Amino acid sequence: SPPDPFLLLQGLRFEVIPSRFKEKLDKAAFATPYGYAMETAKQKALEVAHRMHQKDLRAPDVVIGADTIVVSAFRVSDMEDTLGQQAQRRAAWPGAPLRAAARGICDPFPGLSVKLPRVTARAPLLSHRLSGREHSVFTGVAIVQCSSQDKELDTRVLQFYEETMVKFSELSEDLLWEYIHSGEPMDKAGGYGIQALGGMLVESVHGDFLNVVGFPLNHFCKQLMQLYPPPRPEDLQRGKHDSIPAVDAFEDLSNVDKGGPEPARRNAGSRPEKAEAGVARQATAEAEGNRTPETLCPFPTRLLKLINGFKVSKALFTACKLKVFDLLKDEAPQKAADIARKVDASVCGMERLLDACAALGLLEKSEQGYSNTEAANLYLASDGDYSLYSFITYSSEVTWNLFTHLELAVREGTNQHHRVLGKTAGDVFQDVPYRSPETQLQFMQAMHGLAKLNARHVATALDLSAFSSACDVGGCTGALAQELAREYPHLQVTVFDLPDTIELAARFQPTGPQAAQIRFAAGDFFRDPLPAADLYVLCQILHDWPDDKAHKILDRVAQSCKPGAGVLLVEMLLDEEKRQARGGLMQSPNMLLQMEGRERSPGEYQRLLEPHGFRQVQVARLGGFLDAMLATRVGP
Ligand SMILES: C[S@@+](CC[C@H](N)C(=O)[O-])C[C@H]1O[C@@H](n2cnc3c(N)ncnc32)[C@H](O)[C@@H]1O
Repeated sequence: SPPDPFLLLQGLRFEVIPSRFKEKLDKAAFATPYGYAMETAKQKALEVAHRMHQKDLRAPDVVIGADTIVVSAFRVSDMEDTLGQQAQRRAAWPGAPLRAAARGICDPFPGLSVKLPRVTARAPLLSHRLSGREHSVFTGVAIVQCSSQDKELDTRVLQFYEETMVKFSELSEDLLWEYIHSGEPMDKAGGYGIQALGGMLVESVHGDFLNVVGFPLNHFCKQLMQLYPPPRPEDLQRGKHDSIPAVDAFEDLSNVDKGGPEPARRNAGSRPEKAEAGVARQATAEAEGNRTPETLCPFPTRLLKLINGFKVSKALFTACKLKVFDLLKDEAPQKAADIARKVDASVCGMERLLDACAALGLLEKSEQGYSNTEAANLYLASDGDYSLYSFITYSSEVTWNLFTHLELAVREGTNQHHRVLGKTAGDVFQDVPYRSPETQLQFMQAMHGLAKLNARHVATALDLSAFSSACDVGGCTGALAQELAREYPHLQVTVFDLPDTIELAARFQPTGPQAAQIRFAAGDFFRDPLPAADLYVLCQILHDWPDDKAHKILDRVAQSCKPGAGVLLVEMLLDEEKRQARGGLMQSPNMLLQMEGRERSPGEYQRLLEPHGFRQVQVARLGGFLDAMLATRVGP
């Protein structure tokens, strides 16, 4: 089982140093509130790191910065307002898109984050806005790892954020005034303190409670464990650490040290994975004939879900292929018989498929029939800006087939493209079957859908405003280039890819004002010089290749770079120990089956980058499909 975060915490000694960084970043410059919070957290931490380094002439080990921001939120399904009102919201958080993908546009509570007089002045507005509604609490965290070379401070930054949704009860004006007069809202992000009196205003919390208090401890521990594998319990110093504040909630944990009950037992029922570890132990006991009435094993819900996972994927793929979600998009509910007739399917078969989709939360089922959920309208119908339809088709037709050969891939240690697409020449991207316009277009459409979902997060995760030109190496349809151009209007972006990809990319050309900032260039990144730029973007490129070929690509990039130039890696980052069940670990067998490469951790990418002179690495965990790492070319 994964290491207990609290064991890690027991080995952690820290000092609290208030940052002198002035929190005056322009909110309008950030597309998302968490982008703002992560940047503020990073600047706070860097200020402390540099000050400590100057003062002590030695780098601190790690500096942690955090910044919490509260924004109101509404779900897309709540959006009954006009475009005009959306535009007003956009003005409140200028970087926000007019219609965001999963949750609506953010609307910061102006004035709520700092001083009481402003809160007081806005009390009626506050009650109107909070009462009975949900808002989001975002904490951006930056972990700055420091080292010193030739008296120069070198830093590597890892950023992430946590979001918690909080819903307030219907609040009366009287209650609200009483709360304000208690003085508690003063200096609190959001104007309330959930851990004290403010807790009485809160009806529900969805997500990490400690994030609302001000620090997402659980997420932090997970990130920290990726950087530093936790000490073994037997190596830990027993006894109290002065630097760890005495917090009642932690007292229980001392049981671990004092030989109390094992974590799995202690948490039985609350942590399913540990309960199932219990299942395994009990199964062994059964096999040994030790079974007693008390050892009846809990139902292995999670295991059964895993066993049936492929049925879930295939039900979704089939409903997409039959265009069920297209048929129901923005329509009134329809009966199974009508849907079956329209897509030329049997009624009894369609009924089962629709019920399965409703059970999976993809459709709503009512007396009137079946209708799309908001997510189905957005992502599963084949049109629409954020449609995943092509990715689903590719997954169903290519990836699905490849996964039927997983056993062979594991035995042979090679990809299985030849078994699905026919003879291959070693480089998947140069192979004739892949290069057939149909397969290639299908692949590009799948990449385009995914890239569009990720691109905005990538473009805003790290500050790229210092760069004036970028080259998206293996940039495919230019989806990320479009978002970079939109986010940085002075940036000129070249999309560089193989000639026939560039030819097909014409079908995805941007039409908006960004079009003038983007150009396409054909070439081979193993052979040809790369277009000149001061930022090189490698989005899902290095993961396609083994280390020797990744070095060849980075060598090409380095040859084109002057000192100060940047390389932005966008990949699904694994944790250093390869233990966390993020999508990345599922992507690992996928890469084995499909490509020559593999997913890597930030440390592994850093080791690839360093020999090419790329240092000062910043890591941004984006919480979605992909993460980002920015490194700077140093030296000649
Ligand atoms: C996994 S896709 C990533 C596409 C895009 N960066 C994204 O994230 O959506 C890999 C891309 O690298 C391109 N590629 C592969 N080999 C290449 C080569 N030798 N030279 C240039 N581009 C290449 C492919 O055509 C494809 O567009």
